[in-house]
Amino acid sequence: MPAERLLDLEDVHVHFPMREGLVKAVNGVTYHVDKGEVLGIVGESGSGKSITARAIMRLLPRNAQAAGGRIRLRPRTGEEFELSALERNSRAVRQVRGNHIGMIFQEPMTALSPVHTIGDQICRTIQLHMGLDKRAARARAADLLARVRMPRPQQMLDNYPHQLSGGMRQRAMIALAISCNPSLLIADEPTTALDVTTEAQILDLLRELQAESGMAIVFITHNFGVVADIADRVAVMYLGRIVETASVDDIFYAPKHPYTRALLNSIPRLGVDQGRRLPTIPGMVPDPFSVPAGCAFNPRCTHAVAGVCDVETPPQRQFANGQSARCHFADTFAEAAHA
Ligand SMILES: Nc1ncnc2c1ncn2[C@@H]1O[C@H](COP(=O)(O)OP(=O)(O)OP(=O)(O)O)[C@@H](O)[C@H]1O
Repeated sequence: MPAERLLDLEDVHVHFPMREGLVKAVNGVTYHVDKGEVLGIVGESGSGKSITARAIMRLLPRNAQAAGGRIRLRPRTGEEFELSALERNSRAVRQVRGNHIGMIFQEPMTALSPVHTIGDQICRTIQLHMGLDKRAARARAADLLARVRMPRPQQMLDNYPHQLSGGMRQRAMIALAISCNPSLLIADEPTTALDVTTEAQILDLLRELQAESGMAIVFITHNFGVVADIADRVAVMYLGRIVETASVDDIFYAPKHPYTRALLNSIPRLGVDQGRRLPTIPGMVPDPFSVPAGCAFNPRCTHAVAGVCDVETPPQRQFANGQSARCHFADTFAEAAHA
């Protein structure tokens, strides 16, 4: 791995064997995250964003099959972990999760226990992974609550999650996730359930924490507006595959995959779209049991060419600026964008 590389996924596959057939939820995903970088992962519901994140954490549902590929992590400590080779729930995987990767979710109660105070939960993690004594752990926990901008951090330590508002619970979960100073934070739709004001505050907070600590973030969302706010680079997923990756500027100003363009067209623009029906992407995401032949997006693509797009799987086209797109005609879009 290059020196700046923190996380590397190479041709990762995750399958769900179901009565109706095999669902290839993650179908050859390759992406990387550099140290200190924020990678946004976008795509419609069911595109495989969360299952890919769970594959990194070795937290796949019981009925999932890790069906191939390589996942490597090289945290700030300089060690290298072959995550794809670690057993689910093994001591080694728990150590990586506790020491090097933090995770936050849409629903804070997935991470927080309802029967322990916020302070107990953070202190237990700190004591276990950082070897601090009780007093030092409590001081660090209060410090963490202050860092996530919780008012009266000392008193907050003694609160149970149900005593906090939604936004405050989200902050408590973030404090827990960053308690051991991870090199990577995986954020799976952490602001989706929040109102816009609280969402903006949480995004600000994550940006601040990222800048202070230099941790990298994989930020999963279906919302391009959120991506514009937080990401340095973006990977767009469709039906278990990454179809485009680019810097945040290139994604917005020079998208090369028709799926990315269609997603961008469905974003409301302030002032322009008020009172007008928004374009949505035509067609439905196909049934995961019968993924279309050729390019999986071809039945919904306004640029699809019969005999090509419905027959041949598009190769990944790589551009000089680092952008890549899995589309037979990505070169044409590249020329149009720069004309
Ligand atoms: N426990 C499961 N059993 C069977 N299939 C599953 C399971 N979890 C996920 N899948 C399959 O994997 C696909 C990808 O799911 P995933 O949760 O990664 O999508 P996503 O892009 O994160 O969507 P969302 O934005 O809705 O969370 C789903 O469409 C579904 O077909």
